[in-house]
Amino acid sequence: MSNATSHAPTIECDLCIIGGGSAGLTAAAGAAQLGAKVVLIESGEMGGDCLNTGCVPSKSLIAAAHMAHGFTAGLKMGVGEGIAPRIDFQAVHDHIHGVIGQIAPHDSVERFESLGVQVLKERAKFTGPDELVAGPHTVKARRFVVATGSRAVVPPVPGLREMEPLTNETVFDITEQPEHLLIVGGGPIGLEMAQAFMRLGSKVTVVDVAEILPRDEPEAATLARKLLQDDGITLFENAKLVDPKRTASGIVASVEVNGDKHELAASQILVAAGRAANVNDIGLDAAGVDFSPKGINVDRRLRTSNRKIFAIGDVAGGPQFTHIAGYHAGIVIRNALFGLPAKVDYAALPWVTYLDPEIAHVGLVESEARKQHEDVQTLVEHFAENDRAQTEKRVEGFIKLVLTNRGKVVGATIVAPHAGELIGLWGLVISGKLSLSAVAGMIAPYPTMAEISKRAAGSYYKPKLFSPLTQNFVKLIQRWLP
Ligand SMILES: Cc1cc2nc3c(=O)[nH]c(=O)nc-3n(C[C@H](O)[C@H](O)[C@H](O)COP(=O)(O)OP(=O)(O)OC[C@H]3O[C@@H](n4cnc5c(N)ncnc54)[C@H](O)[C@@H]3O)c2cc1C
Ligand SMILES: NC(=O)c1ccc[n+]([C@@H]2O[C@H](COP(=O)([O-])OP(=O)(O)OC[C@H]3O[C@@H](n4cnc5c(N)ncnc54)[C@H](O)[C@@H]3O)[C@@H](O)[C@H]2O)c1
Repeated sequence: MSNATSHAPTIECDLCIIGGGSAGLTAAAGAAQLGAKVVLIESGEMGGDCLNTGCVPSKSLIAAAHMAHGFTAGLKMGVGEGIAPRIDFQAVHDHIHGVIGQIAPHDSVERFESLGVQVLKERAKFTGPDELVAGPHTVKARRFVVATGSRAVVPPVPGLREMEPLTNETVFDITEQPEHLLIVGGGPIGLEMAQAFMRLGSKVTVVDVAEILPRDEPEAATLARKLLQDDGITLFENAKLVDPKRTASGIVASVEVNGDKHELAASQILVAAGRAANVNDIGLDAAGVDFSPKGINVDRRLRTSNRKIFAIGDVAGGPQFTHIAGYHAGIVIRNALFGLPAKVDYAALPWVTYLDPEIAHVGLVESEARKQHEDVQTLVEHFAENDRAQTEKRVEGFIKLVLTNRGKVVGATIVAPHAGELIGLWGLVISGKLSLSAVAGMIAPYPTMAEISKRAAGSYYKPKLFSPLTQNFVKLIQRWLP
């Protein structure tokens, strides 16, 4: 990367994208293949958080943890008595980085250049409303897209920052198993890491200032809490981390809960307490783009206060997921290349927390639905009634559907192994405005966990279908039928 001030010829293009993470890469690939002249500027690793320090390494770690857990999970079925997994943490590390290496070519400079994108490995900064500098280059574009992402926040706990805690940027680089990992934050990152490290043999303590998983249905959070604690994770909620220190023998800290003080001794500390948008030092003021620490202010077309500049992905201050980054890219392409007024619609937004069992959700949770609709109804079915769940000994989860008083589905939660794969059906029901009868009437293969969706949909019609009125009607028809 060069620090030289601008001397190279000015580059002119249709679309200039800052940031080569999930959002920027999807926008660049789409725009270039549609024939636009695209410049993509990335100062770090191509692929951004998702590939290098987010989804891919975390799910690879979780996959290793799942294998380790299989040794004890099998005992319930008479498999594995006396066998314990031996964890080679250096090999787990190598597995994680091997997966990143497998996927990396898809996000590489070479691939994007082959699609016709001009990639600048520089740090970009706006110098005006339609111009930026990137190393020695000046770039002028018809439209810009800011896709600079987010980074881990270190909360303002005195002494915490000075300890240089692990974050998502460093935790996947460790090659030795932490003996006792203290995790600050019980959101998706904190809990996914808590369960994975615990299953790989570390002792784990999680401290959260509030309750875990606040965006999910409370029933899902309650179940997750119980299962994590049953697994052996120590969970402090509505708790305050006080006076963390690094000593010769490791980390010491106190946790205050309900006026009680608990002393902790851990070997490593990981911060997973939320994200800050990357809005500083990119010249947003010079570009006339309004922003706050939460992110760049955008309208539903993802336009900023400078109509030639869009913001997408984590930096746009909304939901922070890789699939949203990709969705945003599609909206911006329609706006910036075709001049279409495409707008974001989060009515069928899914998210999954990759615990075991997974917590998958789409649309509104019940409490949100009650704010937006009158007479909300819910349908709940438990996997204890599902034959496949019984054979797998995985009966702990459930499905919960949230409906309007007219039976329109506005939200769904599934807690089960692979619930992330099961929730897609309900995303389609919400986005396609399908009726419950479409799901109730489908033929679901037996025995599958997916049958629970048909059962939940069918339960909506049960009271009417099996009512005395229908029974009398059937009796009447039977008299007349030949
Ligand atoms: C541990 C973890 C696990 C996660 N798991 C999941 C998951 O399972 N599923 C899911 O959907 N989401 C998950 N996420 C969230 C997901 O990773 C993000 O929502 C997604 O990566 C955001 O993509 P982005 O392109 O907006 O930002 P980023 O991926 O952060 O990309 C931004 C890029 O911009 C570059 N950049 C910044 N400033 C400049 C500049 N001035 N000039 C040039 N380049 C610049 C950065 O170097 C970076 O590469 C996870 C996140 C973490 C941290
Ligand atoms: N499976 C997935 O899709 C997935 C996985 C990981 C991350 N992500 C994305 O990354 C984003 C960030 O995840 P995250 O878990 O870091 O953030 P988060 O905001 O979801 O959760 C942070 C947690 O930290 C707690 N917290 C804040 N300050 C604290 C303090 N001082 N002490 C103790 N606890 C504190 C909060 O109460 C909250 O529960 C998520 O919102 C999500 O969009 C997605």
